[in-house]
Amino acid sequence: MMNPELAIIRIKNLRLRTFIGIKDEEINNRQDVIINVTMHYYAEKARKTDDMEHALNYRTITKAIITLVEDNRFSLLEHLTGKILEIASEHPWVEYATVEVDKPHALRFADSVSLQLSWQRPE
Ligand SMILES: Nc1nc2c(c(=O)[nH]1)N=C([C@H](O)[C@@H](O)COP(=O)(O)OP(=O)(O)OP(=O)(O)O)CN2
Repeated sequence: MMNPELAIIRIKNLRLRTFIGIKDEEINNRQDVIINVTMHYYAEKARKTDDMEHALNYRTITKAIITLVEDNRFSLLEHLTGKILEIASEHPWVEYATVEVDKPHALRFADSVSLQLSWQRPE
């Protein structure tokens, strides 16, 4: 049974533009990416105190992701997703994190293509 104090934070469809890809067009022009992040942490103190001090601040994490994505260039989704996962799993309270990055305009005949990476804190 899942622990009732284990909170799940979901940052949903964070829409940013960055340089991602290996084609000349992708190297020379920003394109849309859609980012979904899920983080698990034990939120009992935050729930009981209603005090931001005891919460895993999703705004802080989101701002760090925005800075990473908008201020850098990436060739592969694997690298971009991995760097975002480093941010999502950095805080010591995070027990589990998963990140999925979509490139909605990457494939001519597909709605989107995405890559997902996950991390679990070692026991
Ligand atoms: N773990 C939690 N983290 C945060 C919570 C929360 O309830 N639990 N709440 C907040 C803020 O209330 C957030 O919901 C709104 O923050 P803000 O409007 O500053 O977010 P923006 O992305 O709109 O920030 P801008 O600077 O206005 O762009 C934060 N964390």
